[in-house]
Amino acid sequence: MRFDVVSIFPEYLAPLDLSLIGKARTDGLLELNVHDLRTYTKDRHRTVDDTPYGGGAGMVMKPEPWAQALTEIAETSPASVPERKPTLIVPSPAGEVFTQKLAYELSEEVHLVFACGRYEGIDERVLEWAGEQFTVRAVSLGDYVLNGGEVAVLAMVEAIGRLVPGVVGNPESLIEESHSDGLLEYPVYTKPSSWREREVPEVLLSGNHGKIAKFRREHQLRRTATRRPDLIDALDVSSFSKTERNI
Ligand SMILES: CN1CCCC[C@@H]1Cn1ccc2ccc(-c3n[nH]c(N)c3C#N)cc21
Repeated sequence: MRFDVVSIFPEYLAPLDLSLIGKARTDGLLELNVHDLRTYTKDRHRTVDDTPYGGGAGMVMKPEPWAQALTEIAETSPASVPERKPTLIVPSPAGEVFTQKLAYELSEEVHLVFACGRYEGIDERVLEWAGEQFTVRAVSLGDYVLNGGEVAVLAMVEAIGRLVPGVVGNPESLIEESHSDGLLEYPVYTKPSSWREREVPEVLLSGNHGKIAKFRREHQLRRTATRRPDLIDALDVSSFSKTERNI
């Protein structure tokens, strides 16, 4: 999969050179190109913003640099073929909320492009214009306000990239993690079995895989019911045992 990110702070994306995503890039499983939006300005001050029509505080990102940058990216996109378009993700507090389900959906794409806004946001006409060359989606990291899109892109690229086959060493680890089955993940423990007078649950030392699976499932349900009751309502409980339904 290919990612392209456009930002006025390209150095913000440096953490994607590290760890799992960095290794996947080295191994050729992922491609990541980061573009400085100011490269696409034409004036000597490399201006990317201006005052908002209708008044109000702050500045708005000018449309033309974005059009220049996105056109260049679309022209080299592996997804710019008949019947296909690359997907343009525009991080925004006014977007659809980013979820594990959306991460899986986007991990199937060939080419994802991210437009990192700053200031009060990007001139809305850019998102309308981009619809000719891209499938455009405004996506929010969550219900709080950041100063720009870069932090959201770091999270989204990691969440999506790790789902691409071969990126995570053991694909089984993707199955039991939080949100993969609609539940939060169970508590985990490691050596020593006794630590500051706190013991690892005995069942986990038993070697009885059936009992261990039951323990973990019950703790997933209990943790989800306690911390995220909103997720419980969305579950399909038809596959739950009687015991599980009463947790
Ligand atoms: C503060 N300032 C005036 C109010 C509107 C937002 C603006 C800042 N800002 C500019 C571009 C931009 C992109 C994403 C986000 C963002 N905030 N929260 C999220 N979950 C986000 C995502 N994903 C914030 C952004």
